[in-house]
Amino acid sequence: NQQKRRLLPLPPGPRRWPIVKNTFAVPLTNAHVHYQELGKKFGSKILFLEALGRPMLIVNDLDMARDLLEKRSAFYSSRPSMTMITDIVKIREWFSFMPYGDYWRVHRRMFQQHFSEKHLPYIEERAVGLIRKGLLANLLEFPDGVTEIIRKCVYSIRLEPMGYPIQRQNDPLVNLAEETFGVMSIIASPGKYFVNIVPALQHIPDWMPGAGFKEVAKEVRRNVDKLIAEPFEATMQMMTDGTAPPCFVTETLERLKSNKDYEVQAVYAKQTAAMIFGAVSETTVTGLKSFILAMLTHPDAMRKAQQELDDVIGTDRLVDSSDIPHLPYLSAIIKETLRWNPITPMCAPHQTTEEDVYMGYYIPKGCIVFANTYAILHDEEVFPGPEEFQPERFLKDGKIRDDILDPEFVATFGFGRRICPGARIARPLLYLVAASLLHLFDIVPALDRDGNPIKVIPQFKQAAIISEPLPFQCKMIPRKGRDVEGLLKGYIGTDPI
Ligand code: HEM
Repeated sequence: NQQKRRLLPLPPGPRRWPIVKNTFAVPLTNAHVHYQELGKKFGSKILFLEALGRPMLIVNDLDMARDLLEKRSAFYSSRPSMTMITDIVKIREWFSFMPYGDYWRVHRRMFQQHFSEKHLPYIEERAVGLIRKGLLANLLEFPDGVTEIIRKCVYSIRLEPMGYPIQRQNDPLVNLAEETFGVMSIIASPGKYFVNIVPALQHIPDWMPGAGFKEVAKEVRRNVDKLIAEPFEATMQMMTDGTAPPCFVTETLERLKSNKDYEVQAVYAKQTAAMIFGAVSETTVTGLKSFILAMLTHPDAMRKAQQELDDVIGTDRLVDSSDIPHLPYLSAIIKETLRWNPITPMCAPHQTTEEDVYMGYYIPKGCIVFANTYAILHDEEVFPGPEEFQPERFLKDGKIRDDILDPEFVATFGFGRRICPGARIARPLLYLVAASLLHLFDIVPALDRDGNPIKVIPQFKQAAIISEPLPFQCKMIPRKGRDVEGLLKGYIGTDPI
């Protein structure tokens, strides 16, 4: 049977070149667009490539991605090693990079227990507080710095599971987290370091030209160790002193305390806590940056959302999480933002742990599988004019359509057993930040030296992992007809958030 399988053809894809073995079939940037076009060229939504001996499957279609990554998730749920991250910086503590198996499972379960439906209202309530103090109040003071302030606020929200008190501005740990995870998302991209494409380079001596990546790796490792240890130890100390607020760490350790293997579980809890605030903050920040860019360049959509917010909330109180279900136009904007610029356009790589046969094609064991989220959410047949930002495509008679693919729940957060376990918190966070911003502020163009508005054309970094808007300038102006300072009065100050 096995022999018969191996005689089957591989899925369509570029011809293999005997010497370079398709090294150059793997583009360093904009891979999602490249593979969408390659799919059209081969007339196939599933493509097979081999780059330096690593088999790779690209899936440009939603149903196929579900068939493989969901229905066959028992053997499509591992992760490949990513040389710089897993072998050189040696990040083995975070389950997002772990191969499929029990070690991954125990970490993921711990994470999911905290982000369960039961805890969600508490997490949202804390997020509302952090948004008011860390985002809205800071914007009053620094109207030009919205993207930076958002980044700091999101990082603060991520540190929250530690129960760690966060300074409103310049918190040293938030700064360190921001710097370290920013660098990590760069070093994980194939394009930045050649060693990600030619893993054998990791063995070159430190003194050799081109070995600079090793220094970067050492620095990242030092910072990661600090980020894992410091907030956790601070929380443990607060627990001893009886001053720790309820948080992931206290709640998990409390639940585990009668376990026989408590010591081991406590190490897992420490690693999982660092995972929560760490690895994925850039995704949420990027989603919010895309939202701001979309509002800046589509003022009509912004005004409609503001009108809806005024109708539902009025002008004399702040946005609350209970308002969110009553904002269909804002919901359409969030969905369109996630579709317009998919945050992780190639999802995250899965890896097969068994060989398989799909649609008559042979899929080898150890094959790296990329679901092309961009191709799925930019499919012209489902979303005509896919490059246009059109929230209305999700609406019918003022309500959200239920007959169209919903990027909030499909593809954006991945597939199967590896699907983003943070989506439950990421979604309300996007809504709460977006609604809070538009309710109080107009997002308008910044002015140049001569006082003319700076025109912004939406463009995105040609990244391989996260698709981030290119830097742009804008200004947040308190909206007319409401006392923004008065509404935020109780949240302005210098105490930790
Ligand atoms: C808009 C924001 C976010 C987006 C677009 C996003 C997207 C993704 C995607 C595409 C994956 C890979 C899924 C797969 O392999 O099929 C992933 C994994 C993951 N995400 Fe998110 N994510 C976001 C926010 C978050 C947040 C806020 C958290 C934590 C609180 C989080 C935690 C994780 C973890 C731990 C994994 C690894 C799961 C595993 O390997 O088992 N994410 N995310």
